This record gives sequence, structure tokens and C-alpha cells, in this order.
Amino acid sequence: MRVTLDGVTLAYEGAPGEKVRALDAVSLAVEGGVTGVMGQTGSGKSTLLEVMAGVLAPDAGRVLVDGRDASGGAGARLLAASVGLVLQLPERQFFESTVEREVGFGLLARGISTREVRRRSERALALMGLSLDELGGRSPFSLSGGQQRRVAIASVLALRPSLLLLDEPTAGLDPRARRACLEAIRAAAQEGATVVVASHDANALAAVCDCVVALEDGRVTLDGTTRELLGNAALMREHGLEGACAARAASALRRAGVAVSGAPLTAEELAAAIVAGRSS
Ligand SMILES: Nc1ncnc2c1ncn2[C@@H]1O[C@H](COP(=O)(O)OP(=O)(O)OP(=O)(O)O)[C@@H](O)[C@H]1O
Repeated sequence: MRVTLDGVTLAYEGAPGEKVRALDAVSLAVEGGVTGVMGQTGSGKSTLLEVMAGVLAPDAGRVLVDGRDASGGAGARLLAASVGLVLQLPERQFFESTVEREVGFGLLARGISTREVRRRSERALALMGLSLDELGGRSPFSLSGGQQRRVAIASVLALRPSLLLLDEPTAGLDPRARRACLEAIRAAAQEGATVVVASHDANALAAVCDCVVALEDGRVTLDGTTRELLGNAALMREHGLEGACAARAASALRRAGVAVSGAPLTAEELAAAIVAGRSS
């Protein structure tokens, strides 16, 4: 699915008589793969995802899905049928009394058989390292923060949306759950979904994204491949952001006189770049 934002501007009501501009003439397009959205707190990342999901309507500009205007008619119906949004605060998206009902809700609403709903719910929870047998009967509100986030992601993954939007999916996850989450994001993109991930976690974005955009005060300030941006620690710093840990280590090593080629994004790539530098 291709989603295009064309000059999208959105302001919230602030203090009485004041407007808070969250997005300012944002133009960008995503189609397939995983796109990361970075930016400091308050830069507009969550607002961008909610506009893409059709939850918020822009004050100006247009959102197009596969070339159709998403503000009404066939475009809006296509978007509603295709989108899965994981909110920053998972408890904001829960409304069912048990985990089983929560994860199965969207599937049941689509008329899928109870047996198939259980199978898909089990699979989605397992992708996030959780067991339907163990947690199915619990209230989603009674879970730990990390479990809630994983249930929220599973309930969206179960729907296999062709547009998957995730707001801070790795926040508060332990290393194993974080890895499972990143693998699930990658798998969704490999199965054909267009995935957009908003996050402060540069290493998570470096691990899963094909390209990245950065927002500053509601404007797009950077738009490029993951390696061009997260692999360039100096550029990211100039924009008040952090590059991938491997890129920051590479630039520190270069300053210390160690030859490191390329723009490594992971520890493994950094190690290979150091070894290559030694043997050349
Ligand atoms: N419901 C709201 N009412 C008023 N202002 C809002 C509302 N939601 C967001 N804002 C403002 O809009 C701007 C963008 O907020 P947004 O939540 O999109 O940023 P963000 O980049 O996701 O931030 P964070 O990294 O903290 O999650 C901020 O100035 C924020 O204070």
C-alpha cells in the first residue's frame, strides 16, 4: 500500500484561543518496507502516525492511499480496512475484559470463525513471545507495562494489516521481547505490509528500517536511507538526534585514529569494518 502525505498541516487546540501546530506542511510517501520516524519529544511523530491512520484529519493538505484521497469515500474505506495502529500507550487501545477477547476482537468483527481467530491470536501472541494459554484469561489492564505493549502489538499483528503503524513499539521491552518485536516488524514488511515505526530508539530503527524521516517542530528535516541517516552520527547530532550506536562508535574510533570504513549500523557491521580497516 502506498501512503502519500501532501502538504499536511495539523494544529491542536492549546490554551484557550491558542493553537499548537504539530505538523507543518509535511510531504512524504511510504510504500512497502519499514520507514522509521525520528524526532525529539513533541516533534510530531505520534500525530503523523495518527494522520496516516485516518484517526486525525489534517487542517490542510491531503493524505492519499494508493492514489485515493483518504478523507472520504473509497479512499477512507480502503484505509480503514487496511490500517493497524499500535498506540504509544497500549492501555489507550484496550477495551476488552480479557487478553483473548482483546487480541481476537478485530478478527471476530471481520466475521472470521472462532477456531481461526484462536489460531491467529495464538500465533500473533507467540510472535511477541506470549502464550494465549497463559495470558488469555487475564485482563489486559492487569498486565505489566511490557506485557501490555506486546499484547497491543499482537492484537494489531493478528489482523495482518497492509499498513502497519507502530508508535514506540520497543519502549519498556526487555532485550528478548525487543528482539521478538523487531523480528515481527521485519516479518510483516517481508509479507508485503507497509510499516511505519515512530521511535526514539535509534538502534531499533537501525535494525529494522529501510529508510528514515526525521521531524523537527512538525517539519520533515531529514529523509533518506537508514544507512545515510542513522549511519551518520555527525549528521544526526547536528539535528539533535542520535545515530546508531555502531555509527557513533565508528566516529569515535576514527577520531582516535582507527580506520573504519563505511557507515556501520550494527555491532557486527562495526566489527567487520574494523577488521577490514586493519587488513587494508
Ligand atoms: N491532544 C493534544 N492537544 C494539544 N496538543 C497536543 C495534543 N497532542 C499532541 N499535542 C502537541 O502537538 C505536538 C506534537 O505532539 P506529538 O505527540 O505528535 O509529538 P511526538 O513527537 O510523538 O512526541 P513524543 O516523542 O513525546 O511522543 C506537541 O507540541 C504536543 O504538545
